Amino acid sequence: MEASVCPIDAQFSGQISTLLSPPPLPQVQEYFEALVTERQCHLKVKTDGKHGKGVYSEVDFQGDDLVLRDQMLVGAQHSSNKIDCLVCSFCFQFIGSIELQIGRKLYLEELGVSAIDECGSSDDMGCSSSSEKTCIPQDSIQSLMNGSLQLPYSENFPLPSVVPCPGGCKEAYYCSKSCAEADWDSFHSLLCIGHGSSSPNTEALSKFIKHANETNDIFILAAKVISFTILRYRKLKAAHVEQEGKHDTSNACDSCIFPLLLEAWKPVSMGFKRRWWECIALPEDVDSCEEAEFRMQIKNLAFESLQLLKEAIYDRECAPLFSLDIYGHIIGMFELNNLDLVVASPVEDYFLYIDDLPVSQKKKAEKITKIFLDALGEDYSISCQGTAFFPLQSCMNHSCIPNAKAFKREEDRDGGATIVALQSIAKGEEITISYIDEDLPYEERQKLLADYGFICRCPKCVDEAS
Ligand SMILES: C[S@@+](CC[C@H](N)C(=O)[O-])C[C@H]1O[C@@H](n2cnc3c(N)ncnc32)[C@H](O)[C@@H]1O
Repeated sequence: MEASVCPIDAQFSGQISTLLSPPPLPQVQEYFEALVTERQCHLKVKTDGKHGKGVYSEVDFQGDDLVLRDQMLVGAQHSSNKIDCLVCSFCFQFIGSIELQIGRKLYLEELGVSAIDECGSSDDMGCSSSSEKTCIPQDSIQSLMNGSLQLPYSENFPLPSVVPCPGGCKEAYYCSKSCAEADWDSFHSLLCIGHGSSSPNTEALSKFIKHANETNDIFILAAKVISFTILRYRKLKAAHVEQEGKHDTSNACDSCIFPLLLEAWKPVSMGFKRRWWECIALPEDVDSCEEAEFRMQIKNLAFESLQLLKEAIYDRECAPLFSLDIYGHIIGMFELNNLDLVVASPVEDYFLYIDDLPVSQKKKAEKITKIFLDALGEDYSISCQGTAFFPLQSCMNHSCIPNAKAFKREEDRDGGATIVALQSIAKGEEITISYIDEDLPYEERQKLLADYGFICRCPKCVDEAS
């Protein structure tokens, strides 16, 4: 198979290599100092550790102390998870109501079943006889979704009302107007397929999204990074033109364009490491003698996706962002940092609450709720799941005897990352987390860590290796 050749890589090779060069250390230091101040945490990012960047404590922490609440730079819910829960497309908290969450999931599942089961094994209520789950009449599902059926005690689990996308795409929903605006300004205005989109070609955008959903939804994250950079560039340019006293914001001098693009790209430049097709772990079913072919296929897939994205949101002044080299580095950033986005489902809390009620109340409530719980089956409480890039958490190095861990507390109901201390951590000590299940045997740990491109030599590994 031929390797893809991207004309933009050749045309803008100088600018691309500047964008991909590690930022100067003082700039890195300044960026992370500003971030630490914004997050109001007592941490310091050092750039000279034995594993590159690392996060260090600036105070003494006790076990269970909150070390960091990190906000994501960019994140997305997995496409397949969108059936299971309706969350804010910006902060990822659950929205609507317990009834809407349950009704929507049953409705979408039913649609899926009907689509697969077109050849007629449905009963009178439109339910597939092959489904093992309890079927619910369509009108009950509709009543849940339109709010005319209120489940007992659901008022104890209020969720924010659903705010639709201002661009009218019916794909993105929010918990508030401020989240809708923030998403629009930072990412979505260019990636919206609604009538209000700023994308010059929403048809191409739909094709890009379809391709990502069918191949790898990591491309959606990469598109968000590119959109974020273009929109940041446009804001920086407008501010620059205004500062220069010009009135037409479309007129920045040519020599200003690239420095402004470099500035817009800065938050991303702090995170990327290697190209996706070079760092992706070889799947178990691919033989090592087929490795080169596999990596080339991955590169070609990325090129295919990039061409669709380019057709949809290309901006001449930001042309280097549409190079395959840049695209590969952006995707590699998610591959190597591999930070999960998880938000627990309030539907789980709701059913647990019903289960814990005094017997008589429970019996009464279950007369209404049981049918829905049975229909949802084992998947009744699937959390919101996705991938995100957290700028500070992604500077934390791994240890198999970590002193901190990612842990969502009761109050952490959005997509932010929470790191808590597992033990006392003295001022000046490095904060480490485990990227894997640290209780696995040595060989298995090393195998999983190889996906992150390193061999762990923490005291536990050194001890177990000898
Ligand atoms: C999430 S980043 C952590 C921050 C990273 N040190 C940096 O400079 O950006 C993960 C990468 O850090 C390095 N790393 C993290 N923990 C390590 C360890 N215990 N030993 C060696 N390298 C490690 C590996 O290169 C890994 O792919």
